[in-house]
Amino acid sequence: MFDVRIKRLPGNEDMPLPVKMSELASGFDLYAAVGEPVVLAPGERALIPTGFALAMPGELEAQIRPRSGLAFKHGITTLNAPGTVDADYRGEVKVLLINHGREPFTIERKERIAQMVFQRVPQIRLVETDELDDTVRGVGGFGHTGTK
Ligand SMILES: O=c1ccn([C@H]2C[C@H](O)[C@@H](COP(=O)(O)OP(=O)(O)OP(=O)(O)O)O2)c(=O)[nH]1
Repeated sequence: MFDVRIKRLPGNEDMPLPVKMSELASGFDLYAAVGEPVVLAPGERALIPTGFALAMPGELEAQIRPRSGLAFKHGITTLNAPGTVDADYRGEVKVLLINHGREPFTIERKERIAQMVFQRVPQIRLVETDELDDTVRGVGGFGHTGTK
């Protein structure tokens, strides 16, 4: 179990915090902290504030993912899916939504617009070398397995 600190940003004291809709849900649903409703025309995108900032342990990241229901019913999804919130980011978490549907879609304050899934990120050091290990995969280039 990790503790992730969350801070409501000024003007968002009324906003619900991200919430797991069931005990074992992977993601915390995120609420739109828009001042006024935002209308997304078909094909349009908008950066939607959530009204909070995070401080998570260095081995974590948060991924901002679409909600399946919004995607299926309205064509609303996250353009940069999954969005990446780095462990050292202290700014407001935002959600980049795009309307792939055929109808305008209105985002109201406190509407659930996306979900946030925390993941462990292994610490990796890239080590440059002239030789890699022998392998039968990938020698044919991108997309090749080396087998038929
Ligand atoms: O859906 C998202 C994606 C990113 N971010 C914030 C947190 C993240 O740590 C920061 C930078 O995101 P990213 O690294 O994806 O963007 P970049 O365009 O590569 O920015 P940078 O120049 O900071 O690397 O923006 C969000 O709030 N929501």
